[in-house]
Amino acid sequence: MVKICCIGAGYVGGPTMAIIAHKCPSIEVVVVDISVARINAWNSDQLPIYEPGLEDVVKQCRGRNLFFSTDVEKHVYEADIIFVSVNTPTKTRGLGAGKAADLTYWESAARMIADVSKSDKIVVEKSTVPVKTAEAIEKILTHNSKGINYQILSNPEFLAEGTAIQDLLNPDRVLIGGRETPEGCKAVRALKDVYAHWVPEDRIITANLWSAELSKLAANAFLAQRISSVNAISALCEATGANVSEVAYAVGKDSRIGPKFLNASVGFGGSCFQKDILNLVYICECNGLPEVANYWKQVIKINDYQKSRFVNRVVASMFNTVSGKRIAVLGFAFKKDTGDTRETPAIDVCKGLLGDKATISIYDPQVTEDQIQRDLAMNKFDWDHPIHLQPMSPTAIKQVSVTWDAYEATKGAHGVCILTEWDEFKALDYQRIYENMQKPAFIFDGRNVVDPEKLREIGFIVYSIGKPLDPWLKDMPAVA
Ligand SMILES: NC(=O)C1=CN([C@@H]2O[C@H](COP(=O)(O)OP(=O)(O)OC[C@H]3O[C@@H](n4cnc5c(N)ncnc54)[C@H](O)[C@@H]3O)[C@@H](O)[C@H]2O)C=CC1
Ligand SMILES: O=C(O)[C@H]1O[C@H](OP(=O)(O)OP(=O)(O)OC[C@H]2O[C@@H](n3ccc(=O)[nH]c3=O)[C@H](O)[C@@H]2O)[C@H](O)[C@@H](O)[C@@H]1O
Repeated sequence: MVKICCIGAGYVGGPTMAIIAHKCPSIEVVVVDISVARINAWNSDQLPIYEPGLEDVVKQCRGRNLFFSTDVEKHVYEADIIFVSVNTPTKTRGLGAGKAADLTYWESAARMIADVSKSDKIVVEKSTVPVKTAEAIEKILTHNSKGINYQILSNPEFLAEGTAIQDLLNPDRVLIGGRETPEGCKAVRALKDVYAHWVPEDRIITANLWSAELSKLAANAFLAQRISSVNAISALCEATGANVSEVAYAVGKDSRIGPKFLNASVGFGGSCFQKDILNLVYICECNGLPEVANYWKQVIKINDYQKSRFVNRVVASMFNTVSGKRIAVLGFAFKKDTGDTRETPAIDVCKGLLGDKATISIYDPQVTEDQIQRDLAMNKFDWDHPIHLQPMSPTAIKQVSVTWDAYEATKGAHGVCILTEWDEFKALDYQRIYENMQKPAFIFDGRNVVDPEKLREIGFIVYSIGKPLDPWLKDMPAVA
């Protein structure tokens, strides 16, 4: 029986290994982690991450050929194939701080593999890493290899949160990079055989190690660039009376451009787009390519601009101050169908409003009060370290309250900000919300989920990203 061990039981390691176990009954899969709480949760009825469809798959396989354990060394020792899916956060100190990837967790995993292994291993980079990481890992593993043969493969993950199970079951492609040696090719074939249990052969593509590593960073940069492009156009739409949804539809009808990923928003969030672009920028700078670095930096600058533009709209519309005003925030996760808040635009928007002394009441169907308080108190980039190593803030921000009900959150509010596109926000009783709010009642839709005309009929003053402006807002220009 082939044995797989995955180091890192997070958003990638957990779902990816669950699907491998589900599709490959002949393979034993063990997911290990240094976080005891995380492993306990994987072994309980309350999984540590919310992902549609995940619970069913885990329940089918757990205890059969899928296991979760904190005994990292034992399972690494026994495995034939080791996936490494640990955090690769942005460095906050020292050389490359604010841009370069922090490979501390990767390096410690590699050193542990080297220490405990007694048989040949295929080590798979599942985390997103800088180009050439495989070379560094190879050096760590082979420095004192005691005759053990290690093959390093790059097998980046392209799943998106909220749709992870579908993405894993039916991927656009699986990418495997390896050394172009006989041993390298053999290792690539072994990993191909795993995916071939359910992925059509023509969707499993192979490449050299550096192409595979770079393709992941490039794919995320291209995706984020589309959002910054449409968000940049959204600002121009507001200035000219064009409607960004109509523009995106017309642009996306060109088959060379395509319709996906053109939704204007308050800004992209999530654990990877910003981190991976910063990483790409750093690699370009290190390779003497400042023009290329500046090109990609602009994707992040537009994203920051979009978030501050939104805050400025809120404040400017409400007579240039939100001091002492109550603002309801609907949605805190970085996108719908996930409880993940890493790098969510809601953090920047809330911090901006708090900076102007607002009182905020928040509702998100999947995010707890504890998580929101941690997020608002945390320093930039700290969110991307293992949970038990993140600094805890001793005090909660008292101007922020969190409820489990959208009507409760909006009661008595002067304005409502929609920051995540949860489907349930489309079906809320806005008449009821209006009646319980202060007047004039404002809605700022950062995800274009509500119909502005219908809400205006109720009496709301409505701002929707990239849509023709409410007459009220036209007279109150917001400077970004
Ligand atoms: N979240 C996503 O949708 C995607 C993430 N990625 C990449 O995958 C990697 C992991 O991301 P996530 O799963 O989101 O992170 P995560 O934070 O959810 O999971 C990482 C896990 O690794 C554990 N860990 C860290 N060091 C360890 C060690 N030395 N030994 C054992 N366990 C260790 C942590 O405790 C944590 O549970 C990152 O490089 C990320 O860029 C790639 C594609 C999608
Ligand atoms: O490397 C990663 O971590 C992953 O990053 C993204 O996945 P994810 O961040 O989970 O979610 P996305 O659906 O890409 O959304 C990212 C952000 O962009 C925003 N977005 C997305 C699409 C769009 O049209 N407009 C828009 O503002 C979302 O609301 C969200 O805040 C990529 O889509 C995955 O392919 C990749 O594997």
